[in-house]
Amino acid sequence: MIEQFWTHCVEALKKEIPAQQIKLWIDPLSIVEFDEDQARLVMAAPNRFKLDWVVNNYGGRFNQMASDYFGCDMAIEWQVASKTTPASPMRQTPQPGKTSSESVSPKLESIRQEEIAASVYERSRLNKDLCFSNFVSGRANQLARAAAEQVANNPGVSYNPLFLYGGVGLGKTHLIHSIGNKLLERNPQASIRYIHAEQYVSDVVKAYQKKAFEEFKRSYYSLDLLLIDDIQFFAGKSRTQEEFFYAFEQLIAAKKQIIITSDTYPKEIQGIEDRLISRFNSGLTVAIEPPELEMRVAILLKKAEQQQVKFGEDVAFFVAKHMRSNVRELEGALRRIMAFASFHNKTVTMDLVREALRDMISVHHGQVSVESIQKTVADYYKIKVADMFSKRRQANIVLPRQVAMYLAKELTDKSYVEIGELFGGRDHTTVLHAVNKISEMRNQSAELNHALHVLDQTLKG
Ligand SMILES: Nc1ncnc2c1ncn2[C@@H]1O[C@H](COP(=O)(O)OP(=O)(O)OP(=O)(O)O)[C@@H](O)[C@H]1O
Repeated sequence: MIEQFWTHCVEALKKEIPAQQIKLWIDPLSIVEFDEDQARLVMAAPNRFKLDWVVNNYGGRFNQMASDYFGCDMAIEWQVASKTTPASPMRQTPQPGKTSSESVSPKLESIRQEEIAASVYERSRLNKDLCFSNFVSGRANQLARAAAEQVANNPGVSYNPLFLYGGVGLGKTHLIHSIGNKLLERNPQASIRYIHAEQYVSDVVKAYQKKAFEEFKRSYYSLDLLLIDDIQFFAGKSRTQEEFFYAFEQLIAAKKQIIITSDTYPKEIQGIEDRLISRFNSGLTVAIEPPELEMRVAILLKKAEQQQVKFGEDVAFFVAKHMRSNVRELEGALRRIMAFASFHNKTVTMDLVREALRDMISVHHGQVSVESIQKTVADYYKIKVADMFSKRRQANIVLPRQVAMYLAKELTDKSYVEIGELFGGRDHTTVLHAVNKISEMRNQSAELNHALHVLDQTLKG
């Protein structure tokens, strides 16, 4: 009966919603419990996001379909649970005369398996929503992604450790969760842990206070994959670094995979022991750069599609042109546009976007940020953005860095001291020297003058 009811619902909804939405929202649903006597039905969606969406948009419709079908008012309860087959409920209320083990034991087994899988997930601290399938690739991250996929397929074999670095909000955390999720999908028994470096520091402190280092060590030494995010937070924490050093040695020797992220490349991280830095460098080190325009557009379109928002390419280009620094900023702009559209009950048009992002755009327009100067100049000279903060002194890096400092002084109202800070904590005299040097060179070199002109135009949009 419940199978027919489910088929009836899907058929009815197919007449009301496009096939793509059926696939996205309705197919993943399942009926986990059906109690005809109590007129009660328990339905499940695979995650909280889908559950909220379905309940908000189709909760009433399901109530109506159930009441019509069963000829009485049915109470539908919703919960988050992974899908079995929609047509066969995981739990059916036992009929009188049957023992519960007779009617449900294979189902119970499957529930138990799912509970085990859920607890493995919980222990791994992975976020299921951060996976390769929703990670947009482009020139800025394609090497990092390729390395990440390689490691997810052959952990402990190819690049160990894998060290990913790049500025804020560029997708490092997303990528390493994707590796963990992929590995867990291929091997549900794998012992995986994602940890932010700050949390690791605080776990070391706790282990120290409770004199529980043995347990702490055991919990790390037994991992198959350790994902440690934002390692720059280890700076100056010598006890943490010592513990991590032992864990690192142990895991690498046992061919277990380690993946590390940081805001800069190993040699540039301040306050970390040399023996750790050299180990960070012993596998593969890859940068994630800020996304270029086309990639920012692709990211916006993908995120809009995920949220079921109609978003034209012209609008996406407009937003991407104004939000240059990182993906988190793009997501913020998209959230704002969606909130604005839903609040005013309007569709997303160019005018609406201009209105929604008015403050953000005027800030970006009126005054270019130092971050976007660094990115634009690095792109122009084809060097890494990280070199804007590095101490490297090769001529092909020094000139672009000085150009960026010069433009920062020209196009923002930041002081020499502030600009020095934003270029990897340099002294204000270094900035002053760069500004003077570039203004002099500009008068003599037509090529440099042209470059500055192009950069100026690009930055002012
Ligand atoms: N290429 C991408 N495709 C889709 N989403 C992305 C991409 N890059 C980043 N994001 C999204 O942007 C947001 C910020 O990314 P993430 O947290 O991974 O950045 P991060 O580099 O770890 O930054 P931080 O150094 O601040 O921790 C996340 O919501 C992430 O899902």
